[in-house]
Amino acid sequence: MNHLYLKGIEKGYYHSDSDSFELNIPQLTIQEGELFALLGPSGCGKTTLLKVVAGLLEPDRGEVLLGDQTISKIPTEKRGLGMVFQQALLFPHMTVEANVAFGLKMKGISKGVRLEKAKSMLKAVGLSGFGDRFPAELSGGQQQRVSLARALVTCPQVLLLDEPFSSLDPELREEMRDLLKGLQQDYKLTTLLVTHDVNEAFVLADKIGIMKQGRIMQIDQPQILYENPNSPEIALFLGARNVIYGQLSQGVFRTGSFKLAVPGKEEFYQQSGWIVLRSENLKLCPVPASTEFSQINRDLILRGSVVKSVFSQGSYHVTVQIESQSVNLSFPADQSSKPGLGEALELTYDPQSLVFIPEY
Ligand SMILES: Nc1ncnc2c1ncn2[C@@H]1O[C@H](COP(=O)(O)OP(=O)(O)OP(=O)(O)O)[C@@H](O)[C@H]1O
Repeated sequence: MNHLYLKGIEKGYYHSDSDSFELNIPQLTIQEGELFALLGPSGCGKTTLLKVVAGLLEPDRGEVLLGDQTISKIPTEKRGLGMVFQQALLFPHMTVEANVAFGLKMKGISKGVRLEKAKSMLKAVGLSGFGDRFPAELSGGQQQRVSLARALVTCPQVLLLDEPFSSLDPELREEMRDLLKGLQQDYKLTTLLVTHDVNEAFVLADKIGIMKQGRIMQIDQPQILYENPNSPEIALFLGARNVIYGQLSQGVFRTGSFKLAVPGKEEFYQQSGWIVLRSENLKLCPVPASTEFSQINRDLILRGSVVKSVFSQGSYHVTVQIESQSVNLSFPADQSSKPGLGEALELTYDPQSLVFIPEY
């Protein structure tokens, strides 16, 4: 069993200007073969936690276990880890092949075997024929492939990735994500990825932990997390654009003069909280819904006027003022002409897609 288990990890940085930071992870399990993404904004403590796992930083308290064995006192190079960082950090004076084979050399593996393994790993990352080059003769994306090959060639028990593709351009980033996901699944590698990129976490991870100010706020599979954020901050961080505070009572959500039917949530009585109305779940009613689209439940129609209308990447992004509340939605530009400022719109939504986060 090679699951990674963190128990009672605490690490503090205390500054005289009172801008201190405390990492506090009571427990965290990353299952064998799972890709776990720690996702959070800059400064929330992702790298600090990764360094603790790597043995690059000693925690004030707590233990890191691999399977049933504590590895807290084992030095980094003996922990059986593969690591890939934002920068490739290759040895500039060594060839690509020698860079990849370096970890095997440290393990005392014979030259013939290590060169053979390095060649085959370079092939796995799509760099056959590049072994004799030096790092400076490679593009940034190719250098990151080499660092991935170098991390994998020693058959690590755990792979640690710190924003590995953030310095690459978007197209290359996608290519590298596919490569990583394929290799991680082929080798069934227990993997901890830290990233601030929501899309990256959702594309790659089996499970995501959302971090804020040194703590993990929610852990779930990507879709469950997206559909059930447990706080308004998480809903906003994951891209929801309408997170509205108000009161839910007997199936109706109210804030100011804005009213929203929330069928199926009649159990709440005068409960304060946040409704998450995702912009992609709001739709335009094609013609006055009240007349021609009587099949649409009239309770699910919202009427308002356009206060902002922008075209970007094939879609219109529109803000509609509905009573006291402004609401954002996006829809493909080929569905309608661009809504003009002041134009009256009728919108509808799928009540199943609404999320209510009670305030306790
Ligand atoms: N060696 C250090 N000494 C003092 N404070 C530190 C040290 N390293 C990190 N910090 C502080 O700890 C907090 C967490 O830093 P960390 O690098 O873990 O965050 P992060 O989530 O990885 O951020 P980013 O995404 O920007 O890399 C920050 O407030 C940072 O300023």
